[in-house]
Parts: sequence; structure tokens; C-alpha cells
Amino acid sequence: MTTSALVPERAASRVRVLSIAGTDPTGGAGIHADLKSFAAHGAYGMAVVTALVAQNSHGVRAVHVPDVAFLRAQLDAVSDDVTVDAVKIGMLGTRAVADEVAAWLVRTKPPVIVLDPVMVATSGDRLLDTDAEEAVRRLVTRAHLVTPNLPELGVLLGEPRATTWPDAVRQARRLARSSGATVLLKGGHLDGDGSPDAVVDASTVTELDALRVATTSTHGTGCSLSAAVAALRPRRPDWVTAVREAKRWLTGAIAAGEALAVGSGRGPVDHLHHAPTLGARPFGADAWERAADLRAACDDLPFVRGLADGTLPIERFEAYLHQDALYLAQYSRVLARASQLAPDADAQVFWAQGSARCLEVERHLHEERLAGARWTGPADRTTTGYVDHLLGVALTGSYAEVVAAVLPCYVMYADIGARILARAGDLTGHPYGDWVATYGDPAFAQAAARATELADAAAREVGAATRARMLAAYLTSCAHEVAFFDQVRVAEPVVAV
Ligand SMILES: Nc1ncnc2c1ncn2[C@@H]1O[C@H](COP(=O)(O)OP(=O)(O)O)[C@@H](O)[C@H]1O
Ligand SMILES: Cc1ncc(COP(=O)(O)OP(=O)(O)O)c(N)n1
Repeated sequence: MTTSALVPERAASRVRVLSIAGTDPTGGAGIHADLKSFAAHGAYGMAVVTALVAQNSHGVRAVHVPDVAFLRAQLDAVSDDVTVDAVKIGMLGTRAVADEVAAWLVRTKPPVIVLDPVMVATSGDRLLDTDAEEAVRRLVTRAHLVTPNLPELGVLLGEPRATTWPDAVRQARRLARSSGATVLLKGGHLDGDGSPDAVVDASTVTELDALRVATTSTHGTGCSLSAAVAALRPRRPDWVTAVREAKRWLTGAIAAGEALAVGSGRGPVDHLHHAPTLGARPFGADAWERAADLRAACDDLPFVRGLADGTLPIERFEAYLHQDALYLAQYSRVLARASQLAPDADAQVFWAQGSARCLEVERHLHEERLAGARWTGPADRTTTGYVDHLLGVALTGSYAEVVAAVLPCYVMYADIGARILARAGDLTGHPYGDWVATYGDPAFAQAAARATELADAAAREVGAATRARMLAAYLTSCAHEVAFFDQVRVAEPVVAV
């Protein structure tokens, strides 16, 4: 595909994929979606524009198709210079455009050709002239993979749209046999709980099941899927492998779409949902701000007020210390899990030291502050709830999620401790003076700052979906922290055993 005969071909670090498609200024469909799909799959993306489309999440307002001579100039500019490993063809708009693209395919013979036979947007707006349908049918015979939705499949065959999945699969088989192309049949337009797809060639049908995501973020799903398959195919052994991988990714992208908050109609998918985000806000600061209401709720708790002004009944204070000790024994295990999952030795040491420190404090609480057998009862519901949450994340979560779940114990404790200390004022004669004084220990603040740094570092390595799970784990821990400080109100009557 390159005319630079004097320049020897260099090995490419990435698959070079070309999108030939229309535009979507809101970035959800067309070449904009294709380029994001390419990037999401590690490919180097290029784009030749067939049509300029004024559209958004509500629909199409206007379409402008430039002269085909200019389309030819764009296509040749690419293929005269760049080796194209795969091509994805999307919106063509007119017969002249479809024929021009077909002629370019004949001239350049790309090794992978994926054709998304875009005809009508889900909004109902036409993106292909009716008199261009025959030209698209001809183009199918030049493609290696064609990716129709149910209505498009019917048009390509000149048949009514299939109303059941088995009928659609039979139609896909007829198309595969008549055209020679493999068909990726898309089931997004079906009713029901599933959104199955199928890879169909002349002799085999491979069905790929997926749960239907309940969302309005499905703008550009067809574009994104076909682009992902084009990006993957050069480095995958067959179509089924490439499609399976692309579909798994797309389902996650659809699920993460609403969080983008783009548009008030049918919004786009989050193409980069799985990928680390350069430039994202540090996790610790972001989560801290989102927990502002929970943190503020601590200030007015009877326990916090009573501890600061010294009016807290001693048995309530001791009940709190006892629960704290029980909590720390389990929290220590979760910190040990963070250490086990840690990506480097520094982080591993930090969490392991934290884990050991919890056990030392737990022992000190029982042996010194709660000396004797008086406080040996079980964990109460508040403590058990918090511990169950942490152990659940430790059991099933990634390193980043575990770190997010343990972080509130560091940062909220340091924060509330500092405020109790400030509120208590002069500690001379204060009944809990020696305890309250420990809140001023700079080691607390240092440990909280380091734990936050490690959470920030972990968040930089994960995609939006994991980051959302980190945030959920963090906020749940914050709510448990508030409940823990609220033991005066929520605890059962204190029964010393
Ligand atoms: N709500 C959904 N949940 C999960 N997958 C979906 C959903 N809607 C569409 N898909 C998937 O998105 C891809 C595009 O499907 P479809 O909507 O049929 O095509 P088009 O976008 O071309 O109309 C398919 O893989 C389909 O299974
Ligand atoms: C420029 C452009 N090309 C294609 C489409 C249709 O996108 P598709 O992925 O089929 O998804 P819907 O948005 O129609 O569901 C488009 N809108 N614009």
C-alpha cells in the first residue's frame, strides 16, 4: 500500500487502522468513535471523512457530502504514504461515495476490510441514500467482515427485517454465502434481556451472548464495535477471537457511558472505560471532596462532642475502645492483603507495617486501657458491618480497590482526631486527655498522607470502571467510619462481660 519504494518498510509498533466514515461533532459515533476505539485497542488510528454530519445525542440535523474527488484525494493521501493494516468503513452517504471507496479498495487491497453498512441512525435519520443501497451491496462482496444490525441485514438481502434471532441468523448465513464475506450479526435491536451477536460464515455460526445493559448510552455502538474489531483483527488469529474481545470491551463501554454525562438524549459509550486516564484528578483529593457530607456529619455526633468536652460516660468510651480493638484485629488482615497485592516493595512495606501496627495497638488497648477480663465481648453490628465490607473488598477486589477501602480509616480518623484535639483545648484535668493527646501524633498525619499517595498512584494505573469501584469502596468505608464514631447513639446498651 505504500508508493515510497525507496524507503524500506519499518516494523510497526502498532496496528495502523484507517476509518472511512462520516463525522459526529459530539464524538459518539462515526470517525470520532472509531478513532477512540482504535486507541482503546492500542492501534494507530487514521480517518478519511466521507460526510460531514451535524448531529448530537438527539439525532441528525444536516448532512453534507463533499465532492468525491476530494474523497479520492484523502484516500490516496493516506495510501500513497502509509501502510494500512486494516480498514473500517462506516457511513458512505451516497452511491458516488460508495463506488469511490470500492475503487480505492480495488487499487490498494487492504489486508483487513471491515464494513459497517450504516444506513439509518437509531434516531431514525437516514445516513445512506436509498439509491446507494445497491452500491453498498456490491461493497459487501469486497469486505472481509460485514457488520449489519437487523434492519441493515434485511436491506442487504432485499428481504424484510428479521423479527426473531433465529430468523436473523438464517439471513446472516444467506448473506455470508452470497457475498463471501463473514457476517457479524448484531442483536442490539432485539427485545429482551440479552444483546447477542453472532459471527456467521458460509459454514459456521458462533453466537456471542451478552447481557443487555439498561442504559440510554448506546449512541455509536455499531461504529465502536466494528472499529474495535478492525483494530484487533491484524493481531488475532480469526474473526471470532477478535469479535469476542471487542464485544466484551463494548459491553463495559456501554455500562460506563452514562457516567460521561454527554448529551441529554442517547449518549455515547465510554471507549476508554478500561484504560488509565492521564491527567485525571488525584483519587485521594477527589474522593475526599465527595465524602464532604459524611465528614461533616462526624462533628455533631454525641460521641465526638462528649470525647472532646470530657462528658462522655466512661463505659461508653471503653465500649468504643473495645470495638476499636476488635475492628483493628480485622483491619490488620485487610492491610496485609493490600501489602500482598502491592505493586512495589515500598508500598508492600508500608501496608505490612500498618498491619503490624494495628495488632500492636489492638494489644495495647486490651492489655493497658481495657485491662482485665471486663471487655471480652464480641464485635457489635456496627463493627461487624464495617469489617464485613473491608473483608469483602479484600477478598474480591483489586489492589486499587483494597487501598481505596482502607483509606478512610487513615484519613477520616486523622481528620476527626485533629478536630477533637482542637475542640478539647487545654487537656489539663481532661478525663480523656491522654487519649485525646494521641490525636496530635504527627505519625498519624504522615501515615494518612502516605496512604493517600499510594491510593493516588494505584488510581493512575486503572481505568474508569475500576476507579468507580474504588470510589464506591471508599465512600462505603466513610459511611462505616461515621457509624463507628456514632456508637454512643447506635450501640446496644453497654453490657460489660
Ligand atoms: N443495551 C445494550 N447492552 C449491551 N449491548 C448492546 C446494547 N445495545 C447494543 N448493544 C451491542 O452493541 C453493538 C451494536 O449493536 P446494534 O445496536 O445492533 O448496532 P447499531 O449500533 O449498528 O444499530 C452490538 O454488539 C450489540 O449487541
Ligand atoms: C457519522 C455516523 N456514522 C454512523 C452513525 C450510526 O452509528 P451507529 O453506531 O450505528 O449507532 P447509532 O448512533 O445509530 O445507534 C452515526 N450516527 N453517525
